[in-house]
Amino acid sequence: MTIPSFVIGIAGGTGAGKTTVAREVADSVGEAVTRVPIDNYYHDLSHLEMDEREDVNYDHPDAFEWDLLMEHLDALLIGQSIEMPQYDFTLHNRKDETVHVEPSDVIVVEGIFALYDDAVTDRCDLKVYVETDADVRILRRIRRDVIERDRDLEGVIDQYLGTVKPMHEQFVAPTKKHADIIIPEGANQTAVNLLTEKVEVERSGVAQGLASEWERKPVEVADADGDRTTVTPSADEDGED
Ligand SMILES: Nc1ncnc2c1ncn2[C@@H]1O[C@H](COP(=O)(O)OP(=O)(O)O)[C@@H](O)[C@H]1O
Ligand SMILES: O=c1ccn([C@@H]2O[C@H](COP(=O)(O)O)[C@@H](O)[C@H]2O)c(=O)[nH]1
Repeated sequence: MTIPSFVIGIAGGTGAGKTTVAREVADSVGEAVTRVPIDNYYHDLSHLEMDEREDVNYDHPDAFEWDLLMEHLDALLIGQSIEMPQYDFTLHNRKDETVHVEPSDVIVVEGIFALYDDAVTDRCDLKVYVETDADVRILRRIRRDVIERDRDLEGVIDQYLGTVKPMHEQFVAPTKKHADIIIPEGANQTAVNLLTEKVEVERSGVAQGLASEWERKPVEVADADGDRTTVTPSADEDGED
């Protein structure tokens, strides 16, 4: 890969279709795309019992380990691989295993809070908000949570009314104003095709070391002692794809 990478942030409410859009673009473009689902950066809650974990507000920004997400994003941006945590939605907890992720030309950061934190949006070259009506999103979520995440209908409804909806209105929906483009309905094929074309163009620019449409942003990195320094990515640092 060549640095800097082209970074896309994909935000939107639960069930909007963020993961589907990110996955379809990544599948079309291939290995050049690395997906960074922010869900993988929910705090490790191993110290809590299952019934305590069921009561956590997973739709508040404090539910995430932002420092680790930024550390990993910055590592990818300077061409280093990471050990990405994995999340188990049925257990409301991080899995024991991690996945080794190599840096790549295009990085897609995806999640309800992808456009929430300035540190993340500052690193995004393209900011996308997937907007789908709330009634469609809750219907999609009921189907997904009951079938794939081992939840019962009453629990999904209680969680939606108790935390998901109010947090969406307070924290997620306002991030739409940070978006460069808004995609309606989720995996809408025209939008996915356009996004894929954009990624292909930027990807070939990155591969040729032509960071023409976006600036080379300085990235803060920590050394072995934890001291932080600022590095500005250069296309010359890594001569090979
Ligand atoms: N445009 C669309 N039309 C119909 N169903 C869609 C569309 N986009 C996504 N979905 C479906 O909606 C559900 C939620 O999508 P997902 O990508 O998991 O949402 P999110 O990541 O935003 O929570 C999935 O079952 C997915 O297949
Ligand atoms: O342990 C958990 C962690 C998260 N959630 C819910 O997940 C969604 C975010 O994921 P999407 O793929 O964007 O839907 C969020 O609304 C949390 O409520 C959970 O239920 N349990």
